[in-house]
Amino acid sequence: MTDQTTLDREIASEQRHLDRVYARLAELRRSAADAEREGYQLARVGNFGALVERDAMVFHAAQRRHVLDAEHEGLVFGRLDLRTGQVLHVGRLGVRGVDAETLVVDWRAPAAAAFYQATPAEPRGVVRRRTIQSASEKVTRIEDDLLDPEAAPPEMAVVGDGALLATLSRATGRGMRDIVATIQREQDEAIRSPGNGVTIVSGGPGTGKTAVALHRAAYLLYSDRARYAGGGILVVGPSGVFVEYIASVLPSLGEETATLRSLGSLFPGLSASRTDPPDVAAVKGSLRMRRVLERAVRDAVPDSPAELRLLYRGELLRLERPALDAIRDRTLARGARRNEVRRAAFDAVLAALYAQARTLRVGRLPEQPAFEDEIIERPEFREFLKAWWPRLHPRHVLDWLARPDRLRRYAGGILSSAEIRLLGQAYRTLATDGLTVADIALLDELDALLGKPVQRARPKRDPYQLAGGVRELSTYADRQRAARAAARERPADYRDYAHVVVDEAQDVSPMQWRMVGRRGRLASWTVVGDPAQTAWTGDPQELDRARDQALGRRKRHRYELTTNYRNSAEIFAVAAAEIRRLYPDLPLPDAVRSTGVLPVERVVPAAELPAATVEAAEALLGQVEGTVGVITPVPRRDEVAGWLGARGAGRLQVVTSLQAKGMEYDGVVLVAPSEIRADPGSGVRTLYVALSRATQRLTTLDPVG
Ligand SMILES: Nc1ncnc2c1ncn2[C@@H]1O[C@H](COP(=O)(O)OP(=O)(O)OP(=O)(O)O)[C@@H](O)[C@H]1O
Repeated sequence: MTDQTTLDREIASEQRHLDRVYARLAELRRSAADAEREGYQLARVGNFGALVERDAMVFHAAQRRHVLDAEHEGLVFGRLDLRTGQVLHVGRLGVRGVDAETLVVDWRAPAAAAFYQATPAEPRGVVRRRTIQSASEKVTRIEDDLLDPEAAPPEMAVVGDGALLATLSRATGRGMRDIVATIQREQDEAIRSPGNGVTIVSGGPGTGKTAVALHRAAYLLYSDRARYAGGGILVVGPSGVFVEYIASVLPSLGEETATLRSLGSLFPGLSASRTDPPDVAAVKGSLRMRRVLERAVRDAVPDSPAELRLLYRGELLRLERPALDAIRDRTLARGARRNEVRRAAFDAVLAALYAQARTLRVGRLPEQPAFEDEIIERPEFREFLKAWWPRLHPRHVLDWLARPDRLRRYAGGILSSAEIRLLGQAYRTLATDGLTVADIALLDELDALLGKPVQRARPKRDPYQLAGGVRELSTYADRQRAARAAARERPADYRDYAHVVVDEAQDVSPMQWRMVGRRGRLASWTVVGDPAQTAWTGDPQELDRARDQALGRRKRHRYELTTNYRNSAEIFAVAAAEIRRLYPDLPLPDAVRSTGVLPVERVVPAAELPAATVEAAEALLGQVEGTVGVITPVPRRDEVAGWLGARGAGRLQVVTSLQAKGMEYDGVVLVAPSEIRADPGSGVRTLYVALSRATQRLTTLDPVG
């Protein structure tokens, strides 16, 4: 126990430092405004020297503005007292004083690494580590860890009982929080993993994989901004609900340039949130679908003209279906992409017509080029071409799979007849129900197979190039601005990301790995996931193959996280018992926080399930401060949402067991867990995910009868 006087004294001492930091920020704010004004005046002088000087001034002004614009709240959150007697304050950004002395070290700087990595067993020169909480420029709380008692001077105070537990007990908000003040050592090692190659982070539920992935993105942007902000960082998550949940973490760390996408929204202009049942998802996600789609893109367009008939100088020129099919097959030989070879197909038709005209000895037949010019002008010929070889959007070809005869032709000998039946049933309602998440990867594949219509190439714009063509500016501030502009200006189907982060990687199907891989051919990668949570029921080896292909031969750096920070120990015990049914020996993380509150497991008559769900949700809304998630089997979501109506005023969310991936709530009502478990392929693993979403309270409601 720390006595109040010591605590007050220590808080007052930190407050003095905080006051200095914020006073310095206010000063910087004033001088930034002045410098910018002067900078622009210099620019009016217009000679080269003045421009260089302006460059320097605007650089400083913008750099300061960057500091000032970034998260003001909780700016300083840590302090290290080193063996050498030196004191370092760690914060969201680096701040220097008037004499260039360090007031705050950026959390991503090498000097700050000890804040996260020092332990009593390996103190790394740190005697005391202090975590500082503040609100509106006032220190509210401090928590110390004494790491090297022998080196501590007698007057050194140690207060609080650990920042981590204090943080973990806070209520969950709608969005995920950054964990910058309490990153743990094993997490920090993964965050600071080398920028090259592939960093693979695995660990059980709640071990901070998502948090690590996002802080790593912020770390990379800090360590090599030109590369990562310029090329871009893509963060891929499983669902729209999840992407919304994590969207605020990077901005809270002062980083706005990363692109966040769900697997259902990676294809430009389309978006899907509906999920397929696991057996259908296994077919749509299999690499064999590539071969099915290859056949589809070579097929004739439905209802395309059966023949071409043209009256030319009194003779009927005629190409019948077999001739047209032969031209199509020839044009599409050797991997030619349909939308890119339209011109070649048209030329082949014209050549065939000319050959026929010669055979028929058409009178006064001109040379071939003149003949072709004449035919091309004919409206009926143009109509024919449009109908026979239209420019195809991937969606057109996907729709062809909804025709049973076509599906059988494309998939015969590649998929089993049971799989073809499944796919046929799934696509029967494509027109009315719309796309599913798994379809998006198929559309991306079709896009690659069809190719883009040939267009005149436009030269790429260099984001650092000024309007006048001079590559003049290369300061930090300009690069920062240029990177933001580049992020805004990236085309919708941008693919040259410098880094790709894949979260919940265990649920990325082989076909989805191909889609994600296309966006990171030049990238380094961070891949985080937990195989025990996968909903994938297809061939596991195929999955490994597809992932390895997407990640290429880049060097792998592997990290394992072992502590569950989300669930209370009582809740995780229930989830752990579930996964043990399937994997009795699976190493599971330790849940560090015990609340003494046991999960409630209720069995209710089916007819009472709606009332019981409403009652349980209302009870949890009263018991926890933060969010409540109601997790349902996939087919029940809308029904359950109907029972709950508008309850919860923004604190309550109804999600399916698949949408619950990666999510976190203070309280969870899990509806009909046995129905989730009943899926023979991935039921237990999906239920394990659902059971491990709650931080404080869990109620399961199983209907009977
Ligand atoms: N070092 C930490 N300090 C404070 N909170 C932490 C820390 N590490 C993780 N957390 C919190 O624990 C919770 C779980 O983290 P996260 O969602 O990143 O885990 P995960 O491994 O991705 O989980 P899952 O696999 O179950 O989706 C989050 O609320 C996160 O903020």
